[in-house]
Amino acid sequence: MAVYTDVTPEELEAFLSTYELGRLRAFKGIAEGVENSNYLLQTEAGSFILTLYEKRVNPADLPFFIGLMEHLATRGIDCPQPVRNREGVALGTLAGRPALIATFLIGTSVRRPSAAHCAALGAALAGLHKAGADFTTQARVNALSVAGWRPLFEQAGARADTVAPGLAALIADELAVLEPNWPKGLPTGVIHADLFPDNVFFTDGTLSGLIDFYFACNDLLAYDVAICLNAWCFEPDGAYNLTKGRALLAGYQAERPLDEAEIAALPLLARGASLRFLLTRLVDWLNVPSGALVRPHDPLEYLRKLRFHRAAQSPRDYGVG
Ligand SMILES: Nc1ncnc2c1ncn2[C@@H]1O[C@H](COP(=O)(O)OP(=O)(O)O)[C@@H](O)[C@H]1O
Ligand SMILES: N[C@@H](CCOP(=O)(O)O)C(=O)O
Repeated sequence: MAVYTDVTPEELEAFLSTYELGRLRAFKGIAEGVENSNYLLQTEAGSFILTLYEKRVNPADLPFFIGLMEHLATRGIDCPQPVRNREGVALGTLAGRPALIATFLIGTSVRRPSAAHCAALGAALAGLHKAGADFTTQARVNALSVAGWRPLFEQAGARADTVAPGLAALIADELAVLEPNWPKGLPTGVIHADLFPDNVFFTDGTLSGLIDFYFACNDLLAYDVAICLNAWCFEPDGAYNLTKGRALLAGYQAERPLDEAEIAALPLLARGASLRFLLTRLVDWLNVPSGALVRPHDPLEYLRKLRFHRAAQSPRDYGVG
């Protein structure tokens, strides 16, 4: 359960009294997620999600996330909408943390995505990229792109080999390859940057909503595709599922064709994406805050994916080109 910050009913009732949401009926910490503290609220006005922003979220970025979710909704993307209080302000402070109430999205995430789910995800990702194209009032640099990886390694490197022998050397080798070769000049725009299966809702088999925009930023669009290939197209035994990869990429390209340079860069982007999640998971694995209710994600899942990418020869190994 990701609850780092406890909220008392009294604190929550006082916070809610500044909104037009009626009285609090019930609330509980949410069992999924690792980044922020999330609570499901039931008020007289319905169900809502309360998020208290934790460690990785820079409060200065919150207006970007809020503005983006509002913008995407105007472009037809089904995503949580920030709820504003009586003074028209979305962002507040609760239990000492920046806090936001957002609308509750109906639907369930899939644990074992099928090729059809991957195709739908690919189309939704392209739709998100197109909808974000005219979100130009604010911008956010990706703090977890290639320039952010070495600082993560410096936090975790000394203890990396306690998680897997040889891991520190392997990460150092990867940085030595990826830092000087990271693609430049590819199409950029707003990316989600964490569109894992747990952040995508389906209703009756149809993709019905996207959540968790708190890594969203301006970066290479194809890097978002690479993140999704990692998150959606590997099997639990570590094998890349080419059928799912093809489906995801075809779904994406039906909405937004990748250009030649993006396709050529895909193997390197996928390799970088796997290193990014290996590193954040490693840091989290080694630094679980005492008293937090959270189950950290397994960094070694991304070590296995990284090994696949190191051996991949061409975009065809991913299902395109
Ligand atoms: N707007 C929402 N509607 C419905 N459920 C939500 C919503 N936001 C979050 N959740 C639930 O809370 C869980 C954790 O949210 P998430 O944003 O992924 O957390 P984190 O910020 O820790 O990554 C999700 O997996 C989902 O079950
Ligand atoms: N998706 C990331 C971490 C964030 O996960 P979330 O469940 O809180 O959305 C990972 O898997 O490492």
